[in-house]
Formats: sequence, C-alpha cells, structure tokens
Amino acid sequence: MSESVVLRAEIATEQAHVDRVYLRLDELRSQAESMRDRGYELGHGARHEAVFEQASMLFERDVMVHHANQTLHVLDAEHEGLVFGRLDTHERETVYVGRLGIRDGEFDNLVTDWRADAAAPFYQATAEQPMGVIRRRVIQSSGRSVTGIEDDVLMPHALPEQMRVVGDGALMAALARARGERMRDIVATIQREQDEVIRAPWRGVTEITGGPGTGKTAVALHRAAYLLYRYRKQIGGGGVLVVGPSEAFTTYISRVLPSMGETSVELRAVGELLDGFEATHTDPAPVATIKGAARMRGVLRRAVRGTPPGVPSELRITYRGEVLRLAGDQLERVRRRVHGRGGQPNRCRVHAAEALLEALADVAQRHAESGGPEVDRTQLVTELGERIEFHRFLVDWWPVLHPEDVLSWLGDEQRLRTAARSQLAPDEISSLAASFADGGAGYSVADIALLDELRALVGKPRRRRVAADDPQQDHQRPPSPGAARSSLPEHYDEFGHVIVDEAQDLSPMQWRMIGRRGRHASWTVVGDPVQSSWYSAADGADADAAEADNVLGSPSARRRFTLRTNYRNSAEIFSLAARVVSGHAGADQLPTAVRATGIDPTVRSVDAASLEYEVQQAALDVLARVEGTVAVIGAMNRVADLEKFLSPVSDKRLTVAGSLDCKGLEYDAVVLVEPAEFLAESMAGRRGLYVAMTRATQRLTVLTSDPDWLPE
Ligand SMILES: Nc1ncnc2c1ncn2[C@@H]1O[C@H](COP(=O)(O)OP(=O)(O)OP(=O)(O)O)[C@@H](O)[C@H]1O
Repeated sequence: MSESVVLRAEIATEQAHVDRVYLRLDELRSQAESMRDRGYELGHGARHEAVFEQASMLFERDVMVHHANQTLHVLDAEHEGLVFGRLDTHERETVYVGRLGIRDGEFDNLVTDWRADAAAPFYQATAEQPMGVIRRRVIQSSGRSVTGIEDDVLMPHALPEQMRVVGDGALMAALARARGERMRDIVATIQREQDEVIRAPWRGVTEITGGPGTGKTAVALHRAAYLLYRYRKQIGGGGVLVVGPSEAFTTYISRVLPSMGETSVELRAVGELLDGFEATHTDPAPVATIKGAARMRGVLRRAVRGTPPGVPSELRITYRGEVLRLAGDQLERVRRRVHGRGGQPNRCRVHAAEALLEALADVAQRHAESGGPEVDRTQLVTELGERIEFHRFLVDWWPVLHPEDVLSWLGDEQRLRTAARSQLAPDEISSLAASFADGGAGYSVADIALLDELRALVGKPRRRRVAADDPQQDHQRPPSPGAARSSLPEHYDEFGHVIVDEAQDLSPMQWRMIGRRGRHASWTVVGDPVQSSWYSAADGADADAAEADNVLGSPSARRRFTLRTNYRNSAEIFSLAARVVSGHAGADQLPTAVRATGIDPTVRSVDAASLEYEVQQAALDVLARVEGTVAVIGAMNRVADLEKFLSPVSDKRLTVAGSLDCKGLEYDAVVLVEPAEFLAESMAGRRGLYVAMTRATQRLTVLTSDPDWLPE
C-alpha cells in the first residue's frame, strides 16, 4: 500500500471515532439544555408555592441552572481538535486523549481528559521509558474533520504487524504553522520537560525559567488549567490569577484557557491590577526605576502622614463662654501624635477626634490655671465631642485620603522632598515630582503599584451610617460580626493560586502589589533574567530582590524548573539574537533552537535619511513572504516615527511595537529598526534588543544605520 493510501485509511479510522465523540457531545449538550430549562421551570412554579417550599425549590433550581450552565459552557468552548491524541498500549488498549473527558451511555471512556492521570503517558512516554505505549498518535483536525496524523513509535519491537505508522513529527508540524493574533494551546504537543512542570504539585512556589520561546508562558497557562482540574477544591473560591507584562500580552494569551474549556482564570496586566485605575503609558526607564524601588515605600508612608493640602490651620470653639483655640503648630502636633500611634489614617478618625478633644481640654485647663473658669475634663470632652461644628472641623482637618490625591500631592517638589527625607537624591526628586505633576499624562504602569501601596497605607474608610453629607455620620462604629468575614484584608481580591509571567521585570513595588493579592496563595513564577528590562541581580540593581522573597518565601524552598528548548525561533534567527547577549548571559541561560529553516536573517545597512522608505519596503517584503503576523519594532522613542512611516500600509497582520511593548509576544516576521537605539535606551537596552529579535518565528530583517550594534 502506498503511503498516501495508508494515511487516508488511518484518517478514516480516526474520523469514525471523532464522529462518535461529537455525536455523544451533542447528546450531552441537549441533556444539559433540558436540565437548565427544567431548572427555570422549577423557579417559575415556585412562585405559587408556600414560602418554605418556595425557598427550597429556588435553591434546587439555582443549583440545577448553575450546573447546567457550567456544563454547557465547557461543551460550547472553542474545540479546535476536541480529540487530539491516541495511545495504543502494550496491553492492547486504546486511549483517546482530548480537551475534555467524555464517556458514552455505558460510562465507557470515549475520550480521556488530557489532565487526567491516564493521559499522562501521552506526554511523558519516551523511547527510553515507553510506559507501556507502543504507538503515540497526534490527531490533527479542523472543526470536526480529521486532517492529519503524526505517529511516534515508542516500542518498535512490540509493534503488531497490522498497526500502521504515519507522519514524521507532530511537534515540527505545529511549530511551522503560521502565527495568528492569539496564542494557541499546545495540548496536543506538550513535551515531556514541559509536562513535568504542568503537573508539578500545586502547593508552594514553582519557578519556571528558560530562554525565549521555551514555552514558559504556554506551560504556565496549561498548568493553570491542570491545577483547576486537579485541585479546584484546594485552590478554593479564590481561583487563579495570571499577571502578565502588558495588555497586549493578556489579549495575546486570552484564547488559550477558554480553548481548554477553562473560563474562570483572571488574566491581568501588571498595569491593570488595581480596579478603577488604568495605566496609559510606561515611564522612561530612569523614572520607572525610582518609582519601582523599595525605597518608595517609606516615601509614601511619610506622604500619607503629611498635612493634606488645604486643611484648616486653626480650630476655634466656644465652651461655656470661653473661646478655646488650637493654632496651626498645635494642630500639627496633634496630627503627629495620632499618626505616631500607627494605623491607617482613614481608620483613625476616632483617634484624631479624641486627640483634638484632649488638646482642647488642655487649653481649657490652662485657661483655668490663669484665672478662667474651672472645667470638668470629662464633661468637656463629651460635650464638645457631640457638637456638629466640631465634627465639621474634623472632616475638613482629617479628610478621607484617596490614593490618587496623595500621589498627585507629590507633584509638589517641596512636599516630595519632605516625604523623601534622605531616601531620594535631589535629581530623583525633581524627575519624580515632574512626572507626578503631569496630570494630563494619566497613570503609568509604575504608578499603579504606587497607588495600590497607597491604598494599603490609607486604609478603607469605615462604613457610614446615614446620608453622606451629615458630618455626624463619621462616628465610627464597631464592625458588625458579619462584616468580619475573615482575617483577609478587606481591600484586596485574594487568589488561591497566582501565576506571574515575565517576573524578571517586576519592580519591588510591583511585587508588593501582587503579593497583596496572594497572601495565602500558592505560586507559579515565570521568568528569564536574560530578558530583563529593568531589574536584574546581574546588574547588582538592588537588594530589592528582597521584596520578591518577602512574597514568595525563602528561595531554597522553591521548586525550580528550567526549560531548555526554544520552540519559537528558527535556529538561524536565534543564533543572531544570541550574539547580542554573548558575554552577558551564561551558556546555560541560552536555549537551543530546534527548527532550522535555511532562511538567514537579513541585516541591511541603511541611510538614516531614507529610513522611512526602507521601513516601508521591509514591511511590505515580509508581509508578502509570511502568512501570519508581522511586527516592526523600534526603541520606545522611535515608535511614533514608525507608526507614521507605516500609516500608508494597511494590512491587519502588521503591528508597530516599542522595545518594551513586545514582551512575551511573537510574530511570524519581525523588522527591527535601528538596533543601536535599543542599546542607548537604558542600561538594559542590550537585553531589550535580544527580546525584540527573539519575537520572530520565521523571518527577521534588521535595518541599521550604525554598524556597531552587533558584537563581533
Ligand atoms: N510543546 C509545544 N508544542 C507546540 N508549540 C509549542 C510548544 N512549546 C512551546 N510552543 C510554542 O512556542 C512559542 C513560544 O512559547 P512561549 O511564548 O510560551 O515561550 P516563552 O518561553 O514564554 O517565551 P518568551 O520568554 O520569549 O516570552 C509559542 O508559539 C508556543 O505555542
């Protein structure tokens, strides 16, 4: 039999099984739909029942509707290749592996969920350790149609005569596919070293490191799906949070988990972690570095304790015919005393009121000592404490602090200097104040962590009792027992498992922000120090690494995995990119690219004056040569030019990105513009260049007017 005849016959066999699976899926879908409808009917009927019965029926209805909706959600998820694998074992068993586990009417397995133990040999079996698997088959599909098959034989000596073997490698076929706008899942071709990470125990901290394209992100996302399948109960209601470097990145990875039927994971960019605030830009490197440093913690703490702008500088109140007065310096002493007790200012208004009343009693006492009327201290405190004018003063003098207001006050250089004490150098104070004062620019990514820190520092005002404009309502009340839901801080969304991607770029302040969302969580931390944009122990950047350790606990207690194969770049592209960091990365930090294409990167010397034309031509050239996406990448301050240059080129596959915007992303082709400008951009410019070059899967074109960008 010819090879193509065998392939057609094998495809027909698999198609028959896939048809059975879809038939069963349709049956399950209509069962779930009718269960949901019955649940709704139960709800309608309940209206006419006695109250007691009604409550229990409503509960039953809610459970039914919820369960049915969940099932439908999973069944309706985008199932590119619902069944993608098959194992034929030594014991003459056949196991189909897919995105969902599905049983037939007799409860026999039609498909085994890829996360189940029974599916593990699909990823873990090798020729050296076949785990009883004779043939591993990857089934490729488009919709419900089987389009291809790739086999591996793991026990050749045990291969029965009638068992056919086709194809020459599912992984290579998957890697050669054109890239679209969104990352795809890799369930069909997860490699053994990756599977080990995905299935690592859920507790504690799991660190994944490895060079560009080694599948760190893909593995972390598949781990999220695995953990929720295996340990949903242990992870608890908190669920899973995935933090990525940018919104472009979270959009890029957004399809992976839903394609595995998992929709409960929260994906957030690091600039999007604080609800109600959105980062609109990235600060220049030196400013971002200061804003992210652990020193900012002390600066913000002092800022919160400063005198809010515009507060009254005198308190006058009449008591039994005597005018009692507190002048500005006395009021400030009271303020310092209240802050000195610690605690969040928004939770301390009662203390502030008490301290003011005590200070007023001292004034009355001094009046008495110099011949004024005698006063009963306790009576004075009680009587003045009930006066509406006193409470009006208190509201103005000890206002509720909002993180965004405190941050904007630091746009005043004098105020920032006071808060900074010796923590910031004069030039740092100037550049930071200028950045905070620029209200029109919106918040930067680094500002979000500062706002979050401020939110923790100021505290949440206590709940008010009556209408908002009644100053008396500011009386504090003990929290109701129901309000003390748990020992968790009330401000933060808490998660059961937190996955941090591109962790090498997190500043200490960002670590603190993320840490507040996972105080009781287990962690998966993904990063590559060689791709770091700002912070790197390699630069001796800081003892700031301590903040990550505060969140993650001792480094010695972490589980560490290193991925060593670069699945993204062609070998030709990666070998040029690796030259950029040669001498700046250990040999063991650079992965091996497995796919040679025979297409070398193009490096073209250009004249700076003709850059516009050259960029356009290069973009058009690669757009014509690749099927998928193309990015033109420059240093951050080049982006506006590049956008202008490329405005005449209208092709949805084309993106313009800055050196910091392309973290974690990938494109079929990259046009890299003026690499020397990356090197000049920041201390970490060389690594930014390495990141940009390693975004390309098939083609890389470098346009440069400076021949010195590449080390010999
Ligand atoms: N086992 C696999 N099968 C198929 N494709 C894979 C596999 N592992 C990784 N890939 C693909 O390789 C590419 C790189 O993966 P990913 O983005 O997860 O790498 P990374 O290590 O996070 O890269 P970087 O650090 O450069 O951002 C993606 O297109 C991913 O789908």
